[in-house]
Amino acid sequence: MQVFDYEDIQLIPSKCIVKSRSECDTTVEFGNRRFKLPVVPANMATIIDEKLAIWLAQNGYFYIMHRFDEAGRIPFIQKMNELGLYTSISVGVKDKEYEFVEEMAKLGLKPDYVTIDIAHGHSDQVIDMIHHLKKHLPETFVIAGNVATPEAVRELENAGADATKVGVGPGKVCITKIKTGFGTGGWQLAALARCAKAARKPIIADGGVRTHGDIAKSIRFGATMIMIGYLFAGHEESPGKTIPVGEQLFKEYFGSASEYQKGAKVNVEGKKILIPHKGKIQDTLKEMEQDLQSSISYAGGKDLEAITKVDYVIVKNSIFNGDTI
Ligand SMILES: NC(=O)C1=CN([C@@H]2O[C@H](COP(=O)(O)OP(=O)(O)OC[C@H]3O[C@@H](n4cnc5c(N)ncnc54)[C@H](OP(=O)(O)O)[C@@H]3O)[C@@H](O)[C@H]2O)C=CC1
Ligand SMILES: Nc1nc2c(ncn2[C@@H]2O[C@H](COP(=O)(O)O)[C@@H](O)[C@H]2O)c(=O)[nH]1
Repeated sequence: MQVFDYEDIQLIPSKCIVKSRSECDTTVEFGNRRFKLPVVPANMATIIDEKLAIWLAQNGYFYIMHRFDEAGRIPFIQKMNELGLYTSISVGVKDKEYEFVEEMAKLGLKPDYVTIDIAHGHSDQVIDMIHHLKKHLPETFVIAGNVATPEAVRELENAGADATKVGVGPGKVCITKIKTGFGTGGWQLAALARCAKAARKPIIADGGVRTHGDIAKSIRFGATMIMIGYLFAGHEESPGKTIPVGEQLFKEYFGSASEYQKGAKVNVEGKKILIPHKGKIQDTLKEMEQDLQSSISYAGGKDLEAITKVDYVIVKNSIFNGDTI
């Protein structure tokens, strides 16, 4: 099998057909909505909270609320409904999550998007939850993950998932690849390409994006949407705690399977890092949009579709994708 990761690939430019990058359209349709960018901040406690979710929804971006404030999820949906905004939440697969889905249905709450968020998503536990969601909330767009193989994508799609999320172990605060020896760490982009060949529905590429150029590369290899933690961590609006170190301000970014999220040292597969304070998230989103417009122009087109067809070369291979342990 030919393997490669983000830093091993360069996309090859095609003749430009626009006079200005501002002509290039970065919007994407996902579910029955159109969003400004094909990116979504990771559904993690140090990346997204209610305030940021409201801002993202109000400003035309996709968001997925994390699942770690269990009791806060129903009030969150109610608040978004009151504000006339779309709703996008996460669930796990444990028994009480089945009751939670039934409770939403009983209350007449119909989230627009529900993401099943577990580490090893190729499992009957996820398939059962897809069935449960489709039975009780038939209009909801169900995203299921995370998976690493074409077989898993097919199986979750066949179970009723409307999109699958690909990426096991490539994340910045992930230690799955080190602790278990498994995953797509070091070859996330190639894993995405394999999965995309098998997929009949949209794929979210999840984890391992380190630069804005990696967004274009994800689209080239089959992603409709790209989930990103690292590049969105450390902003003024990021929920991670602010920590002063000497003169400089940092913000916490920790894994959902870290002891900091779990409150216990059990099955730990995530770590915590400190990220230098980055300023406002809207500035990063603007820069991402401009960089992606530029990617589209290099692809020789006017929209994201153009990127899906460009040629590429493999320039080298590096298992850690620039990360240290
Ligand atoms: N994308 C990625 O690479 C990874 C992401 N994460 C994130 O960490 C969070 C916690 O994930 P997770 O532990 O799955 O969630 P949960 O703690 O909610 O576990 C979900 C269920 O799956 C079981 N489970 C977890 N891992 C495995 C496994 N390797 N094999 C078999 N069963 C398993 C758990 O049981 P039990 O705990 O008893 O085994 C539990 O029943 C999520 O937000 C997830 O996205 C974590 C690791 C990798
Ligand atoms: N193995 C682990 N993966 C995790 C954990 N918490 C989150 N994640 C995954 O990482 C991505 C974000 O990756 P990034 O490279 O953009 O920072 C996130 O969406 C999850 O899929 C964890 O504790 N362990």
